Amino acid sequence: MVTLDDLQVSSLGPCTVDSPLALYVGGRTTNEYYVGEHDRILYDDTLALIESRGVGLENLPTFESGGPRDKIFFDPATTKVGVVTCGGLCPGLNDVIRAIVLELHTHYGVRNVVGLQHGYAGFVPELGHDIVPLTPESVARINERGGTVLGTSRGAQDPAVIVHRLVEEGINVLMVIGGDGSMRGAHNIVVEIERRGLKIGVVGVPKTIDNDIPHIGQSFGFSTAFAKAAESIKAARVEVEAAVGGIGIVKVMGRHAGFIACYAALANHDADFVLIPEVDFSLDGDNGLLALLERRVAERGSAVIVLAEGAGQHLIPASDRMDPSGNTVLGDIARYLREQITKHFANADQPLTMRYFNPGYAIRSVPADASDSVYCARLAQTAVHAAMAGRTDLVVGRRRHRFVNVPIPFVTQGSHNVSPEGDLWLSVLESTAQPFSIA
Ligand SMILES: Nc1ncnc2c1ncn2[C@@H]1O[C@H](COP(=O)(O)OP(=O)(O)O)[C@@H](O)[C@H]1O
Ligand SMILES: O=P(O)(O)OC[C@H]1O[C@](O)(COP(=O)(O)O)[C@@H](O)[C@@H]1O
Ligand SMILES: [Mg+2]
Repeated sequence: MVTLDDLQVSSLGPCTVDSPLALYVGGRTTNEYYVGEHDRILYDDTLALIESRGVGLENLPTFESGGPRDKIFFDPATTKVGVVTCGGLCPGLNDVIRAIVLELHTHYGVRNVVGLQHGYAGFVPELGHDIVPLTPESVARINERGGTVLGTSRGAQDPAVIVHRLVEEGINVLMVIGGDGSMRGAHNIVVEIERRGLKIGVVGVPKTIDNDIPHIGQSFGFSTAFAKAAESIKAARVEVEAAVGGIGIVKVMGRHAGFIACYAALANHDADFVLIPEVDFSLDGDNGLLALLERRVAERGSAVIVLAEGAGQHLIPASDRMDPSGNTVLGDIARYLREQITKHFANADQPLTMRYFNPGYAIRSVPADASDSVYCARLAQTAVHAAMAGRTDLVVGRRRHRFVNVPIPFVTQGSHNVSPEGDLWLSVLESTAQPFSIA
């Protein structure tokens, strides 16, 4: 069970430098739209949850509020900040890079900001990636492009090598823009920094289209990605409606979390079945997927399945392959489903027109939409505030509209998934009218 201790953010030391941001918010206290720096944000948000803790107010689990402090730890004139993007692409990476640079430069007066290229590999001299200066001029308009101007990579690098490079380059703060794996890597860097008794801060910004990072509310880029995926669902619906016995399968990314599938399906309110890694399903039997599909096509003329790539892995041979970061390479559930559906409809002597859509990388290589761009900029600002205040080993997030600083070890001890008992999955069941259990 989460405790207040789990949510305490580490700090490099006392803040003694006047913050330039004090001009804007100095001494400001909490109001409906702002959380003062000495206030904390509740982990729980219902009476029943709070009551069930059985502890007094001061011991309730609470988050540190994100945002500027009156005093900061680092002297902007002598501070050097490094920025790195790691893991899979995600809409908004360039927005975050740009917003970090602008916030540091314009508001804190930090002139020395550099980018490491191609993820953690950028720290390894033998791999030959240059460290590049990041200035307001060099990041101008990068937010209009998808991808990351810094490049990215998967694959482990030695934290000792990374910290050696940080010291060699005189970097005081490392901003890690990445997902769950990157945050695990960031924590290892913190451990090495502490082992060496250094005062280098490490601050994360939560990136991933999968939205599988727990406790941070939502990762940036997720909303753009599912909106893009929703376009394929719309196209699938058009295709299958024009066909005889039309069945469309739209496979979307989402290794272990079905958020993209759920939200993209809800965005259309038009899918017949949503299959996600968190909810097992069967193909056979009267209430299995094949019989349900046959009935749905008979009733409606066509059907669209939104399939998360990690769904139904129990139906196909387990994969023992890993990507360079240690993520499991999944089996091809879409191909298996296509084969099984084709066989079933042939055996039942029913007409079938199969349409398969795989938007794949197209949903994560696009620029952020306006809403995600706003979110990216605000997360980046929050991350810079935390970094300048000497906070470390944390990732920023936005829970129930409040920006928070969340300890990385708290985030990496679990994962964020669609709960079969939650209201999101209930909405999906309501929208698709698929049965509670396909078995
Ligand atoms: N358990 C881990 N410990 C240390 N580093 C990790 C761990 N998992 C991933 N990383 C590193 O973090 C980087 C990004 O991880 P990856 O899983 O590819 O993407 P993401 O951060 O988006 O989940 C890679 O360089 C990877 O080696
Ligand atoms: O980029 P790769 O190595 O092809 O991996 C694809 C995977 O990356 C993801 O986009 C998630 O990546 P991250 O964990 O790096 O955010 C998954 O949705 C997808 O399964
Ligand atoms: Mg990941």
